[in-house]
Amino acid sequence: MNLKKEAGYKAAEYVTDGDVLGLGTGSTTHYFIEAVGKRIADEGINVMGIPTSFQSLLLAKQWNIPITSLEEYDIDLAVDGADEVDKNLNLIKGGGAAHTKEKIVDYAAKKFIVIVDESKYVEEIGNFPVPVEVIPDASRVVIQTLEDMGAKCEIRMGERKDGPVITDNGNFVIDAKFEKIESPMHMEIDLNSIPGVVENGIFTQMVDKVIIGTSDGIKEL
Ligand SMILES: O=C(CO)[C@H](O)[C@H](O)COP(=O)(O)O
Repeated sequence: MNLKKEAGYKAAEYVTDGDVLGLGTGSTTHYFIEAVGKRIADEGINVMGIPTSFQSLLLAKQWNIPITSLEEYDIDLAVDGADEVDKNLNLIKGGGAAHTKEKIVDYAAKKFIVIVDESKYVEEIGNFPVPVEVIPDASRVVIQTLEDMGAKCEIRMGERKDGPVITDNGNFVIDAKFEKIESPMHMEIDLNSIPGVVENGIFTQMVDKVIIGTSDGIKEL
């Protein structure tokens, strides 16, 4: 059973005719976009998408989902993946380096649904390093500050590119592993107050629903 696909297709059932959709990024959201594309083709629903990355833009085009922007429309429903979700619905996102645009779009949405497979559901977030998007010139001093806060840091490197990963916004990503995140809400605020940080991958107080694909079927929180 493909648990990411189960979660993505379930989320597409919450899409209604006329919705403006926030389109998240990653391999789980891939299935949501595919399922929305199929509903457009099969049922003729009329929706538009606001992508959170170049990847989701290309995918939406592939599935004939009309593209718009936050300049033009408010978002009815955003659907996005996550690297970790905890029982209080705190998230870590940014495994695909798209968390800045994701946070803008997901936060702006009237309703935000997170889709994950069961491997992402944890007691408390923090095992996955927190992705911190940073202006390249600030990376050394931001790393110093993060290390003073107790994190072990690495600038994320490209897999098929020499040197750092460059985000869709032209920045670097620092992966910051803390021993423990006592208060996700305060950590989210503290990280964003470091000069040079564009956005971090902790998402708190935003989620309306989590759809989890499990080997026993879909669970919703
Ligand atoms: O935050 C993200 C991209 O920046 C993704 O939503 C997150 O990494 C989950 O990805 P996947 O669905 O491929 O496991």
